[in-house]
Amino acid sequence: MILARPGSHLHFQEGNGGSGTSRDLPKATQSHLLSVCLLSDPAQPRLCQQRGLPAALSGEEKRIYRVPVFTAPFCQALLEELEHFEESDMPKGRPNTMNNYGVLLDELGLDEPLVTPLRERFLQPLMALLYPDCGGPWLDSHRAFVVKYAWGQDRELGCHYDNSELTLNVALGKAFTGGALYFGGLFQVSAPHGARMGAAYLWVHRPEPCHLQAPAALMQPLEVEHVVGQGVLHRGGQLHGAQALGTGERWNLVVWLRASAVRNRLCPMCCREPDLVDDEGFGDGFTREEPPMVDVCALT
Ligand SMILES: O=C(O)CCC(=O)C(=O)O
Ligand SMILES: [Fe+2]
Repeated sequence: MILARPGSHLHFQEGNGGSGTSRDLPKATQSHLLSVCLLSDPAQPRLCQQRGLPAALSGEEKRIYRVPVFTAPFCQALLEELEHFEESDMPKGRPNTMNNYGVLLDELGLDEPLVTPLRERFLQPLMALLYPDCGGPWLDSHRAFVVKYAWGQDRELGCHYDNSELTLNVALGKAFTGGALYFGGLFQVSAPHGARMGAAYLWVHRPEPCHLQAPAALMQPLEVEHVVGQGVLHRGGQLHGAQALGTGERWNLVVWLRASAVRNRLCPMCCREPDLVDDEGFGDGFTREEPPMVDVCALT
């Protein structure tokens, strides 16, 4: 699936469980590839659940899942690449308004070769099955970044919701203690127009992810430990944060997955129909929807 070549070019390589490339992968990853193939088949959802992938981390209401994503050698190679980039004098932006340390995958040049195929070939079928009501079937862009926690840098992350319809968070390493993720309830009240597809979110006007002061929805948080190479899937509106790092360094790849079909109607950050300005790349995941074409000839 994903291979790191010496020389540190990282890319996504499609595998189908029967191709030559999959011979090099550890067994667990091969069976995972097969499972993902099954998950992408809408006729087979029950079979997939019987096979136990991905593992639900919570009861039905939180809908948080764990899923294997990268092999340990790939995580190691990616970490090395991230550190080279960090040490370089290349221009660097912050991953988001909450994290001060980390890397934007776009700036590293890994958005197109790694994250887009990961979204299109791996996450899309899985998310369509797990979150059909939250944009899962319509994911069409992302913002991907690595967050880094270390002593003297960021150590924890306050409770927030993401600027995403759905989120993948993969632990890359290194060795560390603490830093577990915690999840509360869904950030939701009624949407202003009641026209939103999927979950509705709290009515606030904030352009970026919002830190919250100990909301009641966090009374009984679900704690999720990191497992290197494994990803946690959750809805963007699921309140969450990261506990303080104890020792070591923690690096996680976070992919905010976006579905323009959902957010064009109701921005998940401000709960309004968004006012759009043109941007480069994926921007914030919105698209301009052209009015439907009318065939004038057909009217005459
Ligand atoms: O620290 C983490 O792994 C969580 C990061 C996160 O929730 C985010 O960046 O949206
Ligand atoms: Fe987050």
